[in-house]
Amino acid sequence: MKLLKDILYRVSLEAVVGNTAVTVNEIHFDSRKVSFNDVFVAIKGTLSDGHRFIEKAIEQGALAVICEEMPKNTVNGITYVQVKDSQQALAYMAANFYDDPSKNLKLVGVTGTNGKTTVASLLYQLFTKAGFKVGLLSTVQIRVGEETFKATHTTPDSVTINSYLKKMNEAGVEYCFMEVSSHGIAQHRTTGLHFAGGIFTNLTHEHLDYHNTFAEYRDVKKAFFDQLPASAFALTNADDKNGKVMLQNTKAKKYTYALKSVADYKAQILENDFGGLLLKVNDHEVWTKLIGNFNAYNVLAIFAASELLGLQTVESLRHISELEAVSGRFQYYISEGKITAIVDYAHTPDALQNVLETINSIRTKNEELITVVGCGGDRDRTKRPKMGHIASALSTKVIFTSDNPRTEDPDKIIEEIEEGVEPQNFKKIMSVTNRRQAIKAACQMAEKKDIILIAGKGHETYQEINGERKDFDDLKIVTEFLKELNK
Ligand SMILES: CC(=O)N[C@H]1[C@@H](OP(=O)(O)OP(=O)(O)OC[C@H]2O[C@@H](n3ccc(=O)[nH]c3=O)[C@H](O)[C@@H]2O)O[C@H](CO)[C@@H](O)[C@@H]1O[C@H](C)C(=O)N[C@@H](C)C(=O)N[C@H](CCC(=O)O)C(=O)O
Ligand SMILES: Nc1ncnc2c1ncn2[C@@H]1O[C@H](COP(=O)(O)OP(=O)(O)OP(=O)(O)O)[C@@H](O)[C@H]1O
Ligand SMILES: N[C@H](CCC[C@H](N)C(=O)O)C(=O)O
Ligand SMILES: [Mg+2]
Repeated sequence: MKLLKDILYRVSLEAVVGNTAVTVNEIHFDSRKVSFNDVFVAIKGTLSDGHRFIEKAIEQGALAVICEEMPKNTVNGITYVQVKDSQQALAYMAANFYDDPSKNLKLVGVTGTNGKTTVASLLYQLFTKAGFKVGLLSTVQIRVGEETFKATHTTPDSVTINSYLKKMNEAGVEYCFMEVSSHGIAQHRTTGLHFAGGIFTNLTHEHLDYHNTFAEYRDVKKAFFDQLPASAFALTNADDKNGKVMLQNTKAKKYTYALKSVADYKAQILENDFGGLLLKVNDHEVWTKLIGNFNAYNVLAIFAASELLGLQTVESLRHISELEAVSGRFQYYISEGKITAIVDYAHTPDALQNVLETINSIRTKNEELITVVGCGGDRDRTKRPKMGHIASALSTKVIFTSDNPRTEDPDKIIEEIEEGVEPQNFKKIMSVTNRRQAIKAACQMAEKKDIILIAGKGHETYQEINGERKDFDDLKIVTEFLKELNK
């Protein structure tokens, strides 16, 4: 419980009606969750407008309302605070409500199109191995030390973030690594947090449904670095065309990492196969179980970040060689009959291309590469033909199927994917709408030493069709079929 006026610290107020010296219980931005003595923050969203639910929130017991537009009729005894931006206000209020928890630990944000979960999770593992109590906010899971919580978003809303950071404070967590998504930045979910560092992975095609243009998407990511304080570090991938742009206006101390360009942290790939990667990192050789060229970037980023956070080089390298792959990122199962099934969260054109190129660089010519892939519904449609093109050009056989269709017609999504397939690749493709059946078909086609890639859903343990989530686990399903078929 806190005084409303204390929670409003750092929020720029446009108008106030009523008393701000009232004690509030909790902060909510969803009227359905409001109860007695809470404060309701009305947000203009993408689907509806929270201002429509102000009366409802008051009926449920809200004693204060934060809004961008004052309602025509105000209720006596209720406090109304008008602000310019409700999402921004919510973020500051959440931080104040939980006693500014990001100040009490070293918070590092990871942003970019691909690699956020991998980098954040590996840093969590690395710092845990180094003996620290660590927190993690990621797509796959939330962690407070050893305790695990379910994640609903890549970057949760600001109230959720601050509530977990508070838990981390209480548990004595010293470092927290979090993914910072473009939706998160655009919706002020990370506003008001005190970052000790920011890491940029890469920028390619994704979420252009939400951000309209690539430039807008890039600028949203850049805003994260623009807001870092001078005390923080800003670490960027110098091989990415937008790597330097990201740090153009940051006040933070700038550092670069790269495989190809001149950089503060350099790596070279010495060996790359299904066993892992042998890297030369700033003149030290290090072996890692992680597979694929793109993971060389991830490993280099975590090495650089660990140095910038004060770990000793030798210690970091020792721990790096013990790190385990992140769930759903190039996870694989080799059957009795020597068929390799790989499950990977590649759900963007760039990620799919990287994974397929990695497999092709390791695969020998007479082994088939059978790819099972789809695209999510209610998400960026323009990536569909691109992924269709990439999958069919870089695999020997492709089964297009459903990802999470959400509210869309799965067959229409598949048609849009197929539009990207070039005529010379038509003979490689087929479509099986039901994902389970598609995986089964791939298992039936595969023979000894062939490789099956199941892309797009990685760690997800559900499939969402028409708003309903049913249990679904790519790795479990492919493993079961291969066993059942005695392959
Ligand atoms: C498109 C999008 O990002 N939407 C997020 C947004 O909701 P919204 O703006 O659409 O909300 P809305 O439904 O329009 O409602 C507006 C307001 O009215 C309120 N409301 C609504 C109904 C009601 O009865 N009463 C009420 O008060 C809502 O609580 C909300 O505050 O704000 C919500 C609270 O933070 C998020 O949960 C929600 O995420 C949705 C579920 C989602 O699917 N988001 C995905 C796209 C996302 O955020 N993904 C990124 C990862 C992207 C990546 O791959 O990098 C992530 O960080 O997870
Ligand atoms: N550094 C990288 N560069 C390019 N592709 C990568 C990189 N790291 C991982 N990938 C690919 O992208 C997929 C997603 O990786 P990861 O989950 O780490 O990314 P993410 O940024 O967290 O994604 P999301 O936005 O969905 O949370 C992986 O399964 C892999 O195929
Ligand atoms: N964070 C991404 C994940 C996409 C994963 C894919 N399986 C899908 O459902 O589209 C998103 O919400 O767009
Ligand atoms: Mg992620």
